[in-house]
Amino acid sequence: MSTAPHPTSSQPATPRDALPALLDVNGIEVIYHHVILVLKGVSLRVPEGAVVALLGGNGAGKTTTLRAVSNLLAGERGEVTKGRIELRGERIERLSPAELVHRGVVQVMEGRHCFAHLSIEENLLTGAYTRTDGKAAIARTLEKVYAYFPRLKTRRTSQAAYTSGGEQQMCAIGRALMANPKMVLLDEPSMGLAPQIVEEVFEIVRDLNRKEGTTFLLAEQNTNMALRYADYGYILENGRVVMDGEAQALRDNEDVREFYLGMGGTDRKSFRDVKSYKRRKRWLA
Ligand SMILES: Nc1ncnc2c1ncn2[C@@H]1O[C@H](COP(=O)(O)OP(=O)(O)OP(=O)(O)O)[C@@H](O)[C@H]1O
Repeated sequence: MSTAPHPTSSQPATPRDALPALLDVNGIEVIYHHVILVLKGVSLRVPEGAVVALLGGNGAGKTTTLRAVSNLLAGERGEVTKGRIELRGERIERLSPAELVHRGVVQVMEGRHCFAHLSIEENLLTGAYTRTDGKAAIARTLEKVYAYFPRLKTRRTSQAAYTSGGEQQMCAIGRALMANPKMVLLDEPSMGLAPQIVEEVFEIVRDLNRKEGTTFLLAEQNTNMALRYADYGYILENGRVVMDGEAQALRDNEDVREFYLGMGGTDRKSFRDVKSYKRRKRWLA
């Protein structure tokens, strides 16, 4: 976890473009199995210390974008065929996932992926395996993780398989934090969780961001929740960014309200209908 100072809400806001980019994704194209074109020129920018949401429905390309950043595409027979991805100005497309962890980028994959037969604490400790700063430093991080996730401390000796979905999601995030990341790529943290637990998880993300300065890029279908906690959002449709903006502006946007927040537009129930398609075309124009 970074200890970099982080602006508080009492300080005047710095314009987003003036903040240094931690991550810059520029016009990437991703193809699976040499033929399936999934990302068609995605660009996004994550300033240091921000919480940025990647939004969109099923199959929009959110997970693929995160995989491209953390270099986990090869295992899926996917590759970045165009564009560039930079971390603090350094090209990272050819780095291995382990090298990215060393540079402070860790992904929490969709579906949590805890080691079912290990205890919560053993799961957390696996997240520290790349660290070389010694047992005492790792123990301090573990205590910090427990301070953010008191539920995990209570369940530290429980086998992960017998913990709740919410606890497993917390365990997956806690395990990522054990690597002392600068940036966490969080894939669909709300998936399959009760609303109250989703809220609890997002509150912890906000706390980590504010107190530790950890940067988050989170892929989420739960637009309402994500836009309550993110600073900025990108909406993906069919492998393209169709809209981006400050979270508040997106929450107030008529199209986002209608198609992603389920408010208003009574005659148009889905972004798949004809009128929305025209509107999408306008976004893409
Ligand atoms: N390993 C793969 N091989 C081939 N196609 C894939 C692979 N992974 C994803 N895709 C395809 O890429 C597209 C984008 O998928 P992706 O998982 O990135 O979307 P998503 O926005 O994260 O959706 P979801 O919220 O459903 O996970 C989909 O059409 C999907 O079928």
